[in-house]
Amino acid sequence: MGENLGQLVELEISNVAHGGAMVARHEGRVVFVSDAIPGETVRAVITDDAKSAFWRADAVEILDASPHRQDHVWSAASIARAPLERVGGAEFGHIAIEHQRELKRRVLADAVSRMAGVDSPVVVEPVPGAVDGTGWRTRVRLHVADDGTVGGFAARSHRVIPVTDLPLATPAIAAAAPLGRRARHNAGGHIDIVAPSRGDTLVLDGNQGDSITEVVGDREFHLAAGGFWQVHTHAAATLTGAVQEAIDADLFDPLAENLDLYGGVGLLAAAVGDRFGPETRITTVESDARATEFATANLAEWAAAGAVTARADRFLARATADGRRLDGATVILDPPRSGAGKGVVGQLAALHPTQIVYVACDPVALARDLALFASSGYRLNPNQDDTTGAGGIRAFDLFPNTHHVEAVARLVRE
Ligand SMILES: C[S@@+](CC[C@H](N)C(=O)[O-])C[C@H]1O[C@@H](n2cnc3c(N)ncnc32)[C@H](O)[C@@H]1O
Repeated sequence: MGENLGQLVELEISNVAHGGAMVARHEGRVVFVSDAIPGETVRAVITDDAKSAFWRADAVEILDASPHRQDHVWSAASIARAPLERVGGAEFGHIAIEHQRELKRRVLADAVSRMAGVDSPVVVEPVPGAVDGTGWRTRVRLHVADDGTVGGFAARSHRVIPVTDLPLATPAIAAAAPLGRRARHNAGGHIDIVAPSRGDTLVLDGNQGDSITEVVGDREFHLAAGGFWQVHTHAAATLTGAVQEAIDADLFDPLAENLDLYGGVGLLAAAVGDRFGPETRITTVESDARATEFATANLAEWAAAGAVTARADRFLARATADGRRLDGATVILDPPRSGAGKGVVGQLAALHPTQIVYVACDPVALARDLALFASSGYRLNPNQDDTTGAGGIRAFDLFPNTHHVEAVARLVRE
């Protein structure tokens, strides 16, 4: 393989794939094509032919354009540039925003149907913010090339592409970013820029920084500047509302051993506490010790709330070994992109919590885990009061102009 690299081919784009590329076929082989839209005919250059099952290509010319095509929101990522000069991180920026959401809906609906056998009438809901999906990123990681050039990585590469603007970022981040400069230190490293709800924008040179304050509604959360926080300006509030609404109040017992697995600094545990009151018993389980310290303080007003530093799988293994059960409990599950996986799903299901609210940032990992939960006695619990969550899954456009989508699924024990 390798002899096809650089070859130009004409492709008809048939569908969208998980991961942001579009699907075409060339001489019977699947080709994943970037910078295209389903329905288009494009000329594309083959960039990867290493696998016999599929190739990769970048569109270089649009021969028959989709009505949903728009000028890219970030010129540094535009098809007008040579493929190797396009910055990554805004792979849907050439698609009209409503159609971006339709493509994300298709990926999610297809994944849960194919992998979990669930035909959910899911929609991807917009969140507040600019209608063109710019100006939402409160966290940006820039990369530093060996010669000190600062920029973003090219798609599927660690090559640094210098950029002169950051349209997906908040104006505060865009103003603070050291664009167009050479970094004196940190060659080969990265620079994180963080714009908290309160206080100055911070430029972190590879450290976690001091504590910052994030505000959600009337509530303050304290955390390390470089620690995990939801990225979109409206993500924390959106997920707070979605988790509160997803919990079936008839099944909620404030005195049960409720858990917030992968709990970070306590955002979603506080959402549960705010809905069900000062008696609410809930424990966050989080692998990062510093985040757990913050969670303890952030949840201090609930006397029965606590925070534990542990990997979710080890926490559940210990609970199982101790002979504990979670009968009556509600569990919030908000794992990283890879999802909870077989181990955590199996261990959790064996402890018999009454209901689970699964917050997912990867549709395929969610679909895999829904199938695992189904085989362990948990089914989606449609919310009849809410048409958007009618199939038991809601989805939110928390990453506009990228292929990413956030979903919240309600599960109940059969
Ligand atoms: C998607 S974030 C969610 C955090 C929190 N729920 C929020 O919304 O702010 C996932 C969190 O899981 C933590 N984490 C990653 N792997 C873990 C594991 N194996 N066990 C427990 N926590 C883990 C990360 O440090 C991160 O804080």
